Amino acid sequence: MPDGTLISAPLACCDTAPGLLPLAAARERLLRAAVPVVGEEALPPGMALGRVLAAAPRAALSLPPFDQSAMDGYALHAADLAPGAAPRVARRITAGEAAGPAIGAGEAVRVLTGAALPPGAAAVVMEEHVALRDGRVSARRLPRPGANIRRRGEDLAEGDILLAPGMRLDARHVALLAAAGVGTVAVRRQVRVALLSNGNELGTAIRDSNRPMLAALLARPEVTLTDLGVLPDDPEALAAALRGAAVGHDLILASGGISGSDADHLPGALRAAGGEAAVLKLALKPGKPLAHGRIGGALCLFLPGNPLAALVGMLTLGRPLLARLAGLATEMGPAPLAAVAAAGFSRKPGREEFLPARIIDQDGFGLPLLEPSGPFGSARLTPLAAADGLLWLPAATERVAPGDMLRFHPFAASFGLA
Ligand SMILES: Nc1nc2c(c(=O)[nH]1)N[C@H]1C(S)=C(S)[C@@H](COP(=O)(O)OP(=O)(O)OC[C@H]3O[C@@H](n4cnc5c(N)ncnc54)[C@H](O)[C@@H]3O)O[C@H]1N2
Ligand code: MOO
Repeated sequence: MPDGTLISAPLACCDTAPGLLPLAAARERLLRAAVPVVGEEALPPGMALGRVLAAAPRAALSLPPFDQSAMDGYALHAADLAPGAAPRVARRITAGEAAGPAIGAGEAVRVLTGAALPPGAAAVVMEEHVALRDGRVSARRLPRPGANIRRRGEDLAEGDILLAPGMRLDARHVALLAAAGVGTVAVRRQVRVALLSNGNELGTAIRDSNRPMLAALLARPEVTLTDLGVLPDDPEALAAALRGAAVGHDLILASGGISGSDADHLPGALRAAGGEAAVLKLALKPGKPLAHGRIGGALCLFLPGNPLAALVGMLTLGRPLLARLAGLATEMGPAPLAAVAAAGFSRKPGREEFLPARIIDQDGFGLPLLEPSGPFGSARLTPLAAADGLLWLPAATERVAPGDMLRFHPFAASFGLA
């Protein structure tokens, strides 16, 4: 039996069909029930790629760690930064060597990029700008004091906070941590997700496509996945599986078996297993039915069975929920792009919509020109595979005219797909 009673908040927007919950309200509701997982691991930066920082790492070294040359050239004393000076080349320092004694007036030191500068080095003149005669250097172009010197600590000082908790580590952060001499970083433990598909039909001529799709979306560094396989439309088997998954998981993710027919048992099984379940009807196309709840320490998100609806539910609700559980500072993905409708079409208003669309060209401003990538149908996968992203339409839209501005979520940028 569907349980709409938990939709208690009045619907804020007149654009939405009566009785349906706007997507933003559903997201808020899911996030309200979620807190970041507790527990951390200490990992070397190179092993922590994609993980979420649990604490702010501090620099173990200043950067640069000592005054160093930014160029291949000659370090000069302040007294030799004058026309006519021709200091004698006293020695040579390469990157990694000790700086040695101070430079005196009348002395130049041959330095390579990254070399430690001896005390008394007032500037480095690039090798292209000098003439070398009898072991003496004369600058054709005199450097200004401080030229071509990277000062100790100019980028950051030892003890500085490098990155904020809640950030996901990418290649840039790994470089910064490595340079700053950070041995290990504290990252949140992975979110433990159990994944299942529900439906007696799955595995016959109807293949389970949602589970591989969702598993692919969950193949991320901050997630560890348990695949529970396909479960039949059997309330007892479902309840037993949910009870088992309640231990050792933070999220149980499922698709199918929620919309309320006499063959849809998942929310009922969750209650029978001792959990709580709410069945929602969203003002979202595709993806009207959705169920959520909890059992033990695990939150539950049950997506609709139709493949496109499962994908849209995962991208718009599952991803923000996972971001919250993983401890990311923000649940929002990258901002969508502005795009332009290449063709017009009509639609039934009342539900906001995500429509697979492809970029067919660019307009005069370089904005993508979009068209739906095939006939719409929440069970159709071919328009989805041919799309570059999802075009979004507000609930109130009845007609899209050629040239209309649209909001577009490219798969790669907005959802990390592809
Ligand atoms: N009388 C009504 N019928 C339906 C409604 C409704 O409001 N009233 N809503 C429709 C919408 S919209 C959707 S979406 C589906 C959602 O239903 P369920 O989540 O209960 O999903 P099922 O009935 O189990 O399956 C629907 C459809 O999807 C196929 N499916 C299911 N799981 C998978 C999978 N893992 N891989 C591939 N395909 C899957 C399944 O075979 C069905 O064809 O309900 C509509 N009906
Ligand atoms: O809205 Mo149903 O979720 O597939 O089309």
